[in-house]
Amino acid sequence: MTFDLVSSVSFMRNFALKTKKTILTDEGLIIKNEQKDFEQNADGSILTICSPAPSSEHRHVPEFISFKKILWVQKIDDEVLEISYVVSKNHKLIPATLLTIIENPPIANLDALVDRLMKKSYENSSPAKNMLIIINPHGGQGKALRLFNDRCRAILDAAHVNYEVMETSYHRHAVDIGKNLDINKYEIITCASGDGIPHEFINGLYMREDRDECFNKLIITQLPCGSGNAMSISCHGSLEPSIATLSTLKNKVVKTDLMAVTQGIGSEEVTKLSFVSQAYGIIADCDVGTDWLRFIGPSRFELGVTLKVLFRSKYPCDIAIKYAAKAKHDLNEYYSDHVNKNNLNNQSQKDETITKENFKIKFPKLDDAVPSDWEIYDHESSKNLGVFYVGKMPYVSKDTNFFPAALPNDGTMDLVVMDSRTNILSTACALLSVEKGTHVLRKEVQHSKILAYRLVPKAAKSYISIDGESFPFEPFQVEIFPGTLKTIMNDGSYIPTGFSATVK
Ligand SMILES: Nc1ncnc2c1ncn2[C@@H]1O[C@H](COP(=O)(O)OP(=O)(O)OP(=O)(O)O)[C@@H](O)[C@H]1O
Repeated sequence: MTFDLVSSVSFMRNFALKTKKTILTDEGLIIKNEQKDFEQNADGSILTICSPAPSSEHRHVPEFISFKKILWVQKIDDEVLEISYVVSKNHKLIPATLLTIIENPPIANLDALVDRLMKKSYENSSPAKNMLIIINPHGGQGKALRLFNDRCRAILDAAHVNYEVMETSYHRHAVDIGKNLDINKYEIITCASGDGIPHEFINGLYMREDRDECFNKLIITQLPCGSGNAMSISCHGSLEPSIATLSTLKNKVVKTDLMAVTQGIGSEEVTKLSFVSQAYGIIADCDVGTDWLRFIGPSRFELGVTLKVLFRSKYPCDIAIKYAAKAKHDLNEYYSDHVNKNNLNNQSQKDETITKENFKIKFPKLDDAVPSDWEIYDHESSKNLGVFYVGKMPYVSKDTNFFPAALPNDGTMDLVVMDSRTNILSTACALLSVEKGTHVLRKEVQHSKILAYRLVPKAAKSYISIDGESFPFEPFQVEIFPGTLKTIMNDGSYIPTGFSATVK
């Protein structure tokens, strides 16, 4: 018997393109499973027996496709719709396509039905956006480009996103991209990188005269393709680029606070923006101070912290702080008040325009005395400082829920301080509980909400790390630029950190 490939493929194509009957519900489409068949991929190809055996999830149309997973709906003829959606495969999302006739259309007109299905699929955002993807090809130890091409591109294509890709070709290139970008061309800037590229891009925008318009217009988000991806873990709740891509398309835009970090005096004064954290002491030393140990991978950080704690490394400095809630019980009260208030205020916050006023430095310069309502940190403690870490996003890296009480736009930063004189066992217990975020509950850990601070390093030579980047080892002062960064967050807030459960 001869095997007729052409007629077999043609048979398969007809078989594959057979439409499925579906039933529309409030949550999505129930697929009527009359018989098992094959489906069409997002690129238009058909899965056939000639292809390598597809996985069972991919081969079969699911029983239900929720609106959350639908990327695009279009009319094929007077009866049939084509639905593009994502399916999960090995903890990743991949696009797939289905032809369908909806058995219970709420409206007879198919164009109106398409419109309604698209609105349901994009309840919190708008479809087919104009997007700039900035890829650091060196990010994630050189994996960023491949991750973007393999995990994100097909989803963006299936969702009809109009995107342009720009690869960074030198260190700090993203600063120049931000400085020179035609902001009218894009709605979303997506950094397929670590936290370094959004940090640079945001700072490029900040250097412009029209910074208020830039931050008003552009939404900035991250596809986790680097080694430090705090923005994606905290906002999309995932380190998987395909999941972050879906989140970028579907989730709510939230305005979050930026932190303004000033160094230098007089003509040397420079203010830069920070969106994740500032560190001095053990964390900075092990983050940017162990760059030479990069070859041993992410464990360089853990190794560094262990050694510094064992040797009771201390990082003297002078600190002055303007507190919003200093003690743990004040912070808990502040947190629950704010979470309740924020639920009511989300809509009004969304509509507020970012103006030049939002970017105004409010506090005295570094060579001026600190205001009288700032508190000078106890000298004995600041002489023996171990960890000084200030953050705006809860997860600073995978499994590191360092700032579990961080809130996107409460106008404060979260401060965590540890004293090098704390006994080693307590320090080790505190650091071991960072994954769950319960370190902040321990009595030997200071955890406060702050509005501004000044830190003058007194150590002979060490590091200052801002968003994971090394900054000049000199005094710095930080305050908040409230609600200045538009980004995308799951359910309109940071992912749950477990902190609310600890607040009585
Ligand atoms: N083409 C390039 N050549 C050299 N450096 C680059 C290039 N593109 C970007 N960079 C730099 O790479 C650094 C890290 O970027 P990013 O955060 O995206 O990656 P990452 O994998 O998280 O890196 P890291 O582990 O170094 O923090 C930034 O300082 C950026 O300026």
